[in-house]
Amino acid sequence: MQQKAVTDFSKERVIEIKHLNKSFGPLDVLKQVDLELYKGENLVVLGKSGTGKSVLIKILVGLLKPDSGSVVVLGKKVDQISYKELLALRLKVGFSFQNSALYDSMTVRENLEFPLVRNQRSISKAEKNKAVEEILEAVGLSQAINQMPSELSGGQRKRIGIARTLILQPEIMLYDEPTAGLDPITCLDINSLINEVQERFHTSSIVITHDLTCAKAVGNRIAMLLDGKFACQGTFDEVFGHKDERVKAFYDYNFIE
Ligand SMILES: Nc1ncnc2c1ncn2[C@@H]1O[C@H](COP(=O)(O)OP(=O)(O)OP(=O)(O)O)[C@@H](O)[C@H]1O
Repeated sequence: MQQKAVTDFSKERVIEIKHLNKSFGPLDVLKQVDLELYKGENLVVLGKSGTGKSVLIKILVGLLKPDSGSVVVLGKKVDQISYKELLALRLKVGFSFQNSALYDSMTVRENLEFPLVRNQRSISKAEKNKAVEEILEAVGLSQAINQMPSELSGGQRKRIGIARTLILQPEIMLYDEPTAGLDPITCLDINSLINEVQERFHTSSIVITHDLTCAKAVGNRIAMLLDGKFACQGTFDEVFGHKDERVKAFYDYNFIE
């Protein structure tokens, strides 16, 4: 299986986290976390269950407040902006949920129209049709336009979920466990889609996963969260060539080629 090419991205930071701390009562989840996302890259965040990956994502989109530290997304300090500014920022940061979060009672077309109508009230029918058709073509599911989510496979639902996030043309994509619950062949398909989205839409992405095959295929850079900190960051080979025993153990436990 091929490792993602290492590309020299512009050093423009679309996300910059410095000395971030977050605790819940006595539980210190994130401890002095530093992390950057560069424009155009796919950054994979790895970590065992319960290490704080979701907490980190929630802080990035302003759903949780950091206890201390600085979190800057697209030039805005997320914990210091007004609610109106936060809503505007969230439109630029697409979040693709683990369970695809499709509305079961709506067709694929209606599912895709929903974020458009909610966020762009004056959008015309022709503009809606064009956006839906374009995004379905981008995820390779033009034929599914009138189907119900229940008629789609898990991989197809995942694609529509990603399309629903992409339709608002976000600058940053956050993928939460994009390959969870899928068979190995469909996982490869989703990995390819994540790479296609990066190339076609020039998005910068954070991919949260336990799946090392996915990490290797899509990550220009990998960051491994261990005991509340990023223990190591780098290419797949750099991270897994690391001497830290905890990193080796994660690899041995999770990697299936
Ligand atoms: N709102 C909250 N209140 C209290 N504790 C919380 C809250 N949110 C998360 N936690 C705790 O923070 C820790 C990290 O949770 P988080 O959901 O970020 O883990 P994760 O790395 O995303 O795990 P998984 O891979 O299983 O999704 C857990 O111990 C969790 O119980």
